[in-house]
Amino acid sequence: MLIKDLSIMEDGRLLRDVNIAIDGSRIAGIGPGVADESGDGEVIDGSGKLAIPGLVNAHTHLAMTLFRGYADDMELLPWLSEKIWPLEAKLTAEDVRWGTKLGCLEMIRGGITCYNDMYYFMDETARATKEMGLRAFLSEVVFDMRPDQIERAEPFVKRWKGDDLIVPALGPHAVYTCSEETLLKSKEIAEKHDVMLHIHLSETRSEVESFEKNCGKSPVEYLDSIGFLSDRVVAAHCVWLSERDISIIAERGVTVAHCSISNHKLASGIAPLDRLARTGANICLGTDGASSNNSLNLFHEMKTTAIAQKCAHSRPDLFSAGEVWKMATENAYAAFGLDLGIRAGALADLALIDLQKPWFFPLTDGNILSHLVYSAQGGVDTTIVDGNVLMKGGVIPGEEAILERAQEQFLDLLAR
Ligand SMILES: C[C@H]1O[C@@H](n2cnc3c(O)ncnc32)[C@H](O)[C@@H]1O
Ligand SMILES: [Zn+2]
Repeated sequence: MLIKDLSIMEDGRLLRDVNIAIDGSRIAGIGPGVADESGDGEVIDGSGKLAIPGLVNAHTHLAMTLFRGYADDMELLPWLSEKIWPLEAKLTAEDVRWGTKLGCLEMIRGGITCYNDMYYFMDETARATKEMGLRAFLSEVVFDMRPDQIERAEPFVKRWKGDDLIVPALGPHAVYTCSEETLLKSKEIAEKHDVMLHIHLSETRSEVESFEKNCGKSPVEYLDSIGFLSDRVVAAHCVWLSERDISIIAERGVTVAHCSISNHKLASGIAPLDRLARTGANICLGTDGASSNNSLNLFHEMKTTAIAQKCAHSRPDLFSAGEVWKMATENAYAAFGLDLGIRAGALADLALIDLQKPWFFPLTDGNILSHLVYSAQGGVDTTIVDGNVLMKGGVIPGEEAILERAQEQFLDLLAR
Protein backbone atom coordinates (compact mmCIF):
# COMPACT_ATOMS: atom_id res chain seq x y z
CA MET A 1 0.00 0.00 0.00
CA LEU A 2 1.25 3.52 -0.78
CA ILE A 3 -0.02 6.71 0.80
CA LYS A 4 1.07 9.59 -1.40
CA ASP A 5 1.84 13.31 -1.01
CA LEU A 6 1.31 13.43 2.75
CA SER A 7 2.60 15.73 5.45
CA ILE A 8 4.24 14.20 8.50
CA MET A 9 5.71 15.67 11.69
CA GLU A 10 9.38 15.43 12.56
CA ASP A 11 10.42 16.89 15.92
CA GLY A 12 7.10 18.72 15.97
CA ARG A 13 7.66 20.39 12.61
CA LEU A 14 5.73 19.75 9.40
CA LEU A 15 7.40 17.94 6.50
CA ARG A 16 5.35 18.04 3.28
CA ASP A 17 5.12 15.93 0.10
CA VAL A 18 6.09 12.62 1.68
CA ASN A 19 5.02 9.09 0.70
CA ILE A 20 4.49 6.24 3.19
CA ALA A 21 4.85 2.69 1.90
CA ILE A 22 3.17 -0.05 3.95
CA ASP A 23 3.96 -3.73 3.52
CA GLY A 24 1.89 -6.14 5.58
CA SER A 25 1.63 -4.90 9.16
CA ARG A 26 4.60 -2.52 9.05
CA ILE A 27 5.74 0.74 7.51
CA ALA A 28 8.22 -0.23 4.78
CA GLY A 29 9.48 3.22 3.83
CA ILE A 30 8.86 6.95 4.26
CA GLY A 31 10.08 9.84 2.16
CA PRO A 32 9.60 11.85 -1.02
CA GLY A 33 9.19 9.50 -3.97
CA VAL A 34 9.11 6.29 -1.86
CA ALA A 35 7.46 3.58 -3.96
CA ASP A 36 5.07 0.77 -3.00
CA GLU A 37 7.02 -2.39 -2.24
CA SER A 38 4.07 -4.49 -1.15
CA GLY A 39 2.80 -5.08 -4.64
CA ASP A 40 -0.79 -4.95 -3.40
CA GLY A 41 -1.35 -1.99 -5.68
CA GLU A 42 -3.41 -0.02 -3.14
CA VAL A 43 -2.78 3.73 -3.34
CA ILE A 44 -4.26 6.30 -0.98
CA ASP A 45 -4.20 9.98 -1.89
CA GLY A 46 -2.66 11.70 1.13
CA SER A 47 -2.62 15.20 -0.34
CA GLY A 48 -3.82 17.79 2.18
CA LYS A 49 -3.51 15.28 4.98
CA LEU A 50 -1.21 14.77 7.97
CA ALA A 51 -0.14 11.27 8.99
CA ILE A 52 0.02 10.83 12.78
CA PRO A 53 1.07 7.71 14.67
CA GLY A 54 -1.82 5.86 16.33
CA LEU A 55 -3.07 7.44 19.55
CA VAL A 56 -3.33 5.16 22.61
CA ASN A 57 -6.24 5.32 25.07
CA ALA A 58 -4.44 4.13 28.22
CA HIS A 59 -7.59 3.61 30.33
CA THR A 60 -11.17 2.93 29.42
CA HIS A 61 -14.12 0.57 29.91
CA LEU A 62 -15.13 0.48 26.29
CA ALA A 63 -18.52 -1.26 26.57
CA MET A 64 -19.65 1.53 28.90
CA THR A 65 -20.60 3.41 25.75
CA LEU A 66 -23.99 1.80 26.48
CA PHE A 67 -24.05 3.79 29.74
CA ARG A 68 -23.33 7.13 28.05
CA GLY A 69 -25.64 9.78 29.47
CA TYR A 70 -27.19 7.23 31.83
CA ALA A 71 -25.82 8.73 35.04
CA ASP A 72 -24.38 12.23 34.84
CA ASP A 73 -23.77 14.82 37.55
CA MET A 74 -22.69 12.44 40.34
CA GLU A 75 -19.45 11.78 42.19
CA LEU A 76 -17.66 8.49 41.87
CA LEU A 77 -18.73 6.23 44.71
CA PRO A 78 -22.49 6.95 44.66
CA TRP A 79 -22.28 6.91 40.85
CA LEU A 80 -20.85 3.40 41.00
CA SER A 81 -22.88 1.96 43.85
CA GLU A 82 -26.28 3.54 43.14
CA LYS A 83 -26.33 3.65 39.33
CA ILE A 84 -23.55 1.82 37.51
CA TRP A 85 -23.00 -1.39 39.42
CA PRO A 86 -26.74 -2.22 39.68
CA LEU A 87 -27.09 -1.91 35.89
CA GLU A 88 -23.84 -3.78 35.25
CA ALA A 89 -25.28 -6.67 37.27
CA LYS A 90 -27.72 -7.14 34.36
CA LEU A 91 -25.04 -6.94 31.64
CA THR A 92 -24.79 -9.75 29.10
CA ALA A 93 -22.02 -10.74 26.72
CA GLU A 94 -24.14 -9.39 23.85
CA ASP A 95 -24.35 -5.98 25.57
CA VAL A 96 -20.56 -5.91 25.87
CA ARG A 97 -20.14 -6.97 22.23
CA TRP A 98 -22.16 -4.06 20.85
CA GLY A 99 -20.96 -1.54 23.43
CA THR A 100 -17.42 -2.46 22.44
CA LYS A 101 -18.16 -2.09 18.70
CA LEU A 102 -19.76 1.30 19.33
CA GLY A 103 -16.68 2.38 21.26
CA CYS A 104 -14.37 1.11 18.52
CA LEU A 105 -16.26 3.22 15.95
CA GLU A 106 -15.73 6.32 18.05
CA MET A 107 -12.05 5.63 18.70
CA ILE A 108 -11.34 4.84 15.03
CA ARG A 109 -12.90 8.21 14.15
CA GLY A 110 -10.60 9.85 16.70
CA GLY A 111 -7.34 8.34 15.45
CA ILE A 112 -7.05 5.94 18.40
CA THR A 113 -5.52 2.65 17.25
CA CYS A 114 -4.92 0.96 20.61
CA TYR A 115 -6.68 0.99 23.98
CA ASN A 116 -6.33 -0.43 27.50
CA ASP A 117 -9.52 -1.79 29.07
CA MET A 118 -10.75 -3.58 32.16
CA TYR A 119 -14.34 -4.81 32.18
CA TYR A 120 -16.63 -7.83 32.10
CA PHE A 121 -17.12 -10.46 29.33
CA MET A 122 -13.75 -9.54 27.90
CA ASP A 123 -13.73 -12.44 25.43
CA GLU A 124 -16.60 -10.60 23.73
CA THR A 125 -14.61 -7.37 23.83
CA ALA A 126 -11.60 -9.19 22.39
CA ARG A 127 -13.61 -10.74 19.54
CA ALA A 128 -15.44 -7.49 18.76
CA THR A 129 -12.17 -5.53 18.83
CA LYS A 130 -10.55 -7.94 16.39
CA GLU A 131 -13.58 -7.68 14.09
CA MET A 132 -13.19 -3.89 14.18
CA GLY A 133 -9.41 -4.22 13.67
CA LEU A 134 -8.11 -2.28 16.69
CA ARG A 135 -5.26 -3.23 19.01
CA ALA A 136 -6.08 -3.62 22.71
CA PHE A 137 -4.76 -4.56 26.14
CA LEU A 138 -7.69 -6.23 27.87
CA SER A 139 -8.32 -7.36 31.45
CA GLU A 140 -11.24 -9.15 33.02
CA VAL A 141 -12.05 -6.86 35.95
CA VAL A 142 -11.39 -8.51 39.27
CA PHE A 143 -13.07 -7.54 42.55
CA ASP A 144 -14.22 -9.35 45.66
CA MET A 145 -17.91 -8.53 45.16
CA ARG A 146 -17.79 -10.65 41.98
CA PRO A 147 -15.88 -13.87 42.89
CA ASP A 148 -16.79 -15.26 39.45
CA GLN A 149 -14.62 -12.56 37.91
CA ILE A 150 -11.56 -13.75 39.82
CA GLU A 151 -12.03 -17.23 38.35
CA ARG A 152 -12.29 -15.80 34.84
CA ALA A 153 -9.08 -13.80 34.94
CA GLU A 154 -6.39 -16.43 34.32
CA PRO A 155 -8.31 -18.49 31.72
CA PHE A 156 -8.84 -15.23 29.79
CA VAL A 157 -5.09 -14.57 29.78
CA LYS A 158 -4.34 -18.13 28.62
CA ARG A 159 -6.90 -17.87 25.77
CA TRP A 160 -5.54 -14.62 24.32
CA LYS A 161 -1.77 -14.67 25.07
CA GLY A 162 0.10 -14.44 21.76
CA ASP A 163 -2.76 -12.92 19.70
CA ASP A 164 -1.63 -10.43 17.04
CA LEU A 165 -3.96 -7.61 18.17
CA ILE A 166 -5.22 -8.53 21.65
CA VAL A 167 -2.82 -8.48 24.63
CA PRO A 168 -4.41 -9.94 27.78
CA ALA A 169 -3.71 -8.46 31.22
CA LEU A 170 -5.01 -8.56 34.80
CA GLY A 171 -7.45 -5.92 36.09
CA PRO A 172 -7.79 -5.81 39.89
CA HIS A 173 -10.31 -2.99 40.17
CA ALA A 174 -8.99 -0.97 43.14
CA VAL A 175 -7.67 -1.29 46.69
CA TYR A 176 -11.14 -0.48 48.06
CA THR A 177 -12.78 -3.36 46.18
CA CYS A 178 -10.03 -5.99 46.29
CA SER A 179 -8.69 -7.80 49.34
CA GLU A 180 -4.95 -8.25 49.77
CA GLU A 181 -5.42 -11.86 48.73
CA THR A 182 -7.15 -10.80 45.50
CA LEU A 183 -4.49 -8.18 44.74
CA LEU A 184 -1.67 -10.65 45.34
CA LYS A 185 -3.44 -13.37 43.32
CA SER A 186 -3.75 -10.91 40.43
CA LYS A 187 -0.08 -10.00 40.71
CA GLU A 188 0.90 -13.68 40.83
CA ILE A 189 -1.06 -14.48 37.65
CA ALA A 190 0.34 -11.41 35.87
CA GLU A 191 3.90 -12.40 36.73
CA LYS A 192 3.32 -16.06 35.84
CA HIS A 193 2.12 -15.12 32.34
CA ASP A 194 4.27 -11.97 32.03
CA VAL A 195 1.35 -9.65 31.40
CA MET A 196 0.43 -6.20 32.72
CA LEU A 197 -1.64 -5.13 35.72
CA HIS A 198 -4.31 -2.46 35.35
CA ILE A 199 -5.79 -0.82 38.46
CA HIS A 200 -7.73 2.30 39.59
CA LEU A 201 -5.59 4.15 42.10
CA SER A 202 -6.13 7.13 44.45
CA GLU A 203 -8.91 8.60 42.34
CA THR A 204 -10.93 10.42 45.00
CA ARG A 205 -10.08 12.17 48.24
CA SER A 206 -12.71 10.19 50.17
CA GLU A 207 -11.42 6.79 49.03
CA VAL A 208 -7.84 7.75 49.98
CA GLU A 209 -8.81 9.24 53.36
CA SER A 210 -11.02 6.29 54.34
CA PHE A 211 -8.35 3.83 53.21
CA GLU A 212 -5.70 5.62 55.26
CA LYS A 213 -8.02 5.67 58.27
CA ASN A 214 -8.59 1.89 58.04
CA CYS A 215 -5.15 0.80 56.91
CA GLY A 216 -2.80 3.44 58.32
CA LYS A 217 -1.19 3.79 54.91
CA SER A 218 -2.06 5.52 51.66
CA PRO A 219 -3.26 3.22 48.85
CA VAL A 220 0.09 3.71 47.10
CA GLU A 221 2.11 2.96 50.25
CA TYR A 222 -0.07 -0.09 50.89
CA LEU A 223 0.32 -1.48 47.37
CA ASP A 224 4.06 -0.93 47.64
CA SER A 225 4.17 -2.65 51.03
CA ILE A 226 2.68 -5.83 49.49
CA GLY A 227 5.06 -5.67 46.51
CA PHE A 228 2.32 -4.93 43.99
CA LEU A 229 3.88 -1.91 42.26
CA SER A 230 6.27 -2.34 39.33
CA ASP A 231 6.69 -1.32 35.70
CA ARG A 232 4.04 -3.86 34.71
CA VAL A 233 1.40 -1.71 36.48
CA VAL A 234 -0.76 0.88 34.73
CA ALA A 235 -2.52 2.92 37.42
CA ALA A 236 -5.54 4.95 36.32
CA HIS A 237 -6.18 8.37 37.87
CA CYS A 238 -3.51 8.87 40.62
CA VAL A 239 -5.19 12.12 41.69
CA TRP A 240 -4.83 12.21 45.50
CA LEU A 241 -1.14 11.49 46.09
CA SER A 242 1.32 12.51 48.80
CA GLU A 243 4.89 13.44 47.99
CA ARG A 244 5.85 9.97 49.24
CA ASP A 245 3.28 8.38 46.91
CA ILE A 246 4.70 10.29 43.96
CA SER A 247 8.23 9.13 44.74
CA ILE A 248 7.09 5.51 45.05
CA ILE A 249 5.21 5.64 41.72
CA ALA A 250 8.28 7.03 39.95
CA GLU A 251 10.72 4.67 41.69
CA ARG A 252 8.67 1.58 40.84
CA GLY A 253 8.23 2.59 37.20
CA VAL A 254 4.43 2.58 37.45
CA THR A 255 2.68 4.11 34.41
CA VAL A 256 0.03 6.70 35.27
CA ALA A 257 -3.06 6.72 33.03
CA HIS A 258 -4.21 10.31 33.51
CA CYS A 259 -7.95 10.75 32.91
CA SER A 260 -8.40 14.50 33.03
CA ILE A 261 -11.98 14.78 31.79
CA SER A 262 -13.29 11.90 33.92
CA ASN A 263 -11.58 13.45 36.97
CA HIS A 264 -13.24 16.78 36.21
CA LYS A 265 -16.68 15.37 35.38
CA LEU A 266 -16.86 13.25 38.57
CA ALA A 267 -15.33 16.17 40.51
CA SER A 268 -12.60 13.77 41.67
CA GLY A 269 -9.84 16.39 41.56
CA ILE A 270 -6.85 17.50 39.51
CA ALA A 271 -3.92 15.08 39.50
CA PRO A 272 -0.47 16.37 40.58
CA LEU A 273 0.78 15.83 37.05
CA ASP A 274 3.59 18.38 37.28
CA ARG A 275 5.10 16.73 40.39
CA LEU A 276 4.63 13.29 38.82
CA ALA A 277 6.33 14.37 35.58
CA ARG A 278 9.18 16.12 37.39
CA THR A 279 9.76 13.00 39.51
CA GLY A 280 10.08 10.94 36.35
CA ALA A 281 6.77 9.06 36.31
CA ASN A 282 5.60 7.91 32.88
CA ILE A 283 2.27 9.61 32.10
CA CYS A 284 -0.22 8.43 29.47
CA LEU A 285 -3.77 9.61 28.77
CA GLY A 286 -7.05 7.75 29.21
CA THR A 287 -10.68 8.65 28.59
CA ASP A 288 -12.04 6.29 31.27
CA GLY A 289 -15.49 4.97 30.30
CA ALA A 290 -17.96 6.91 28.15
CA SER A 291 -20.24 7.16 31.17
CA SER A 292 -17.85 9.42 33.07
CA ASN A 293 -16.49 11.60 30.26
CA ASN A 294 -18.69 11.13 28.04
CA SER A 295 -16.60 10.93 24.86
CA LEU A 296 -13.72 8.66 23.87
CA ASN A 297 -11.59 11.38 22.33
CA LEU A 298 -7.92 11.85 23.13
CA PHE A 299 -7.81 15.24 21.41
CA HIS A 300 -10.25 16.41 24.09
CA GLU A 301 -8.06 14.74 26.75
CA MET A 302 -4.88 16.42 25.51
CA LYS A 303 -6.43 19.88 25.48
CA THR A 304 -8.09 19.46 28.87
CA THR A 305 -4.92 18.02 30.42
CA ALA A 306 -2.85 20.98 29.26
CA ILE A 307 -5.27 23.78 30.16
CA ALA A 308 -6.38 22.27 33.48
CA GLN A 309 -2.81 21.91 34.72
CA LYS A 310 -1.87 25.42 33.53
CA CYS A 311 -4.84 26.93 35.33
CA ALA A 312 -4.52 24.82 38.50
CA HIS A 313 -0.96 26.01 39.00
CA SER A 314 -1.31 29.51 37.46
CA ARG A 315 1.48 28.44 35.11
CA PRO A 316 0.58 28.86 31.39
CA ASP A 317 3.99 27.36 30.56
CA LEU A 318 3.11 23.99 32.12
CA PHE A 319 2.52 21.03 29.80
CA SER A 320 3.15 22.31 26.30
CA ALA A 321 1.34 20.86 23.29
CA GLY A 322 4.39 18.71 22.60
CA GLU A 323 4.40 17.28 26.12
CA VAL A 324 0.74 16.23 26.09
CA TRP A 325 1.08 14.89 22.54
CA LYS A 326 3.78 12.53 23.88
CA MET A 327 1.38 11.34 26.60
CA ALA A 328 -1.04 10.11 23.91
CA THR A 329 1.76 8.59 21.79
CA GLU A 330 5.38 7.94 22.78
CA ASN A 331 4.78 7.58 26.55
CA ALA A 332 2.08 4.99 25.84
CA TYR A 333 4.26 3.17 23.30
CA ALA A 334 6.90 2.83 26.02
CA ALA A 335 4.38 1.76 28.68
CA PHE A 336 2.71 -0.89 26.50
CA GLY A 337 5.79 -1.98 24.53
CA LEU A 338 4.35 -0.82 21.19
CA ASP A 339 6.71 -0.43 18.20
CA LEU A 340 4.76 2.52 16.82
CA GLY A 341 5.74 5.77 15.14
CA ILE A 342 5.85 7.37 11.71
CA ARG A 343 9.11 5.69 10.70
CA ALA A 344 10.26 2.78 8.56
CA GLY A 345 9.99 -0.54 10.39
CA ALA A 346 7.29 0.59 12.82
CA LEU A 347 3.91 -1.12 13.02
CA ALA A 348 1.50 0.43 10.52
CA ASP A 349 -0.84 1.88 13.15
CA LEU A 350 -1.52 5.42 11.95
CA ALA A 351 -4.21 7.95 11.08
CA LEU A 352 -4.57 10.59 8.39
CA ILE A 353 -5.98 13.94 9.47
CA ASP A 354 -7.53 16.31 6.94
CA LEU A 355 -5.62 19.57 7.28
CA GLN A 356 -8.04 21.40 4.99
CA LYS A 357 -10.18 22.36 8.01
CA PRO A 358 -10.59 25.85 9.51
CA TRP A 359 -9.13 24.76 12.84
CA PHE A 360 -5.76 24.00 11.22
CA PHE A 361 -5.42 27.49 9.74
CA PRO A 362 -3.22 29.44 9.56
CA LEU A 363 -0.75 26.56 9.20
CA THR A 364 3.00 26.92 9.39
CA ASP A 365 5.73 24.30 9.68
CA GLY A 366 6.00 25.07 13.38
CA ASN A 367 2.43 25.34 14.70
CA ILE A 368 0.99 21.93 13.81
CA LEU A 369 1.29 20.49 17.33
CA SER A 370 -0.42 23.58 18.77
CA HIS A 371 -3.30 23.08 16.34
CA LEU A 372 -3.54 19.33 17.08
CA VAL A 373 -3.76 19.89 20.85
CA TYR A 374 -5.52 23.23 21.24
CA SER A 375 -7.84 23.53 18.23
CA ALA A 376 -8.35 20.23 16.38
CA GLN A 377 -12.03 19.30 16.28
CA GLY A 378 -11.92 15.93 14.57
CA GLY A 379 -11.20 15.58 10.87
CA VAL A 380 -9.57 12.15 11.13
CA ASP A 381 -10.09 10.90 7.59
CA THR A 382 -8.39 7.49 7.52
CA THR A 383 -7.33 5.06 10.26
CA ILE A 384 -5.00 2.13 9.69
CA VAL A 385 -4.08 -0.57 12.24
CA ASP A 386 -1.59 -3.36 11.64
CA GLY A 387 -1.54 -2.29 7.98
CA ASN A 388 -5.33 -2.75 7.63
CA VAL A 389 -7.49 0.22 6.61
CA LEU A 390 -10.33 0.52 9.16
CA MET A 391 -11.66 3.85 7.94
CA LYS A 392 -10.99 5.56 4.60
CA GLY A 393 -12.30 8.94 3.53
CA GLY A 394 -14.34 9.08 6.73
CA VAL A 395 -16.19 5.85 5.92
CA ILE A 396 -16.20 2.84 8.27
CA PRO A 397 -17.85 -0.20 6.64
CA GLY A 398 -20.85 -1.43 8.65
CA GLU A 399 -21.08 1.65 10.88
CA GLU A 400 -24.84 2.16 10.47
CA ALA A 401 -25.64 -1.40 11.48
CA ILE A 402 -23.45 -1.12 14.59
CA LEU A 403 -25.14 2.11 15.65
CA GLU A 404 -28.56 0.49 15.28
CA ARG A 405 -27.61 -2.67 17.19
CA ALA A 406 -25.95 -0.72 20.02
CA GLN A 407 -29.11 1.38 20.39
CA GLU A 408 -31.28 -1.76 20.50
CA GLN A 409 -28.94 -3.43 22.98
CA PHE A 410 -29.03 -0.42 25.32
CA LEU A 411 -32.86 -0.31 25.26
CA ASP A 412 -32.94 -4.05 25.91
CA LEU A 413 -30.56 -3.63 28.87
CA LEU A 414 -32.68 -0.83 30.34
CA ALA A 415 -35.81 -2.97 30.02
CA ARG A 416 -34.28 -5.93 31.92
C1 LIG B 1 -14.47 -2.11 35.54
C2 LIG B 1 -15.33 -1.62 36.66
O1 LIG B 1 -14.85 -0.30 37.00
C3 LIG B 1 -15.99 0.56 37.03
N1 LIG B 1 -15.55 1.94 36.78
C4 LIG B 1 -15.83 2.72 35.70
N2 LIG B 1 -15.25 3.92 35.83
C5 LIG B 1 -14.61 3.90 37.03
C6 LIG B 1 -13.82 4.84 37.74
O2 LIG B 1 -13.57 6.05 37.26
N3 LIG B 1 -13.32 4.50 38.94
C7 LIG B 1 -13.56 3.27 39.45
N4 LIG B 1 -14.30 2.32 38.84
C8 LIG B 1 -14.81 2.66 37.64
C9 LIG B 1 -16.91 0.01 35.98
O3 LIG B 1 -18.20 0.51 36.12
C10 LIG B 1 -16.77 -1.48 36.26
O4 LIG B 1 -17.61 -1.86 37.32
ZN1 LIG C 1 -11.89 3.46 35.08
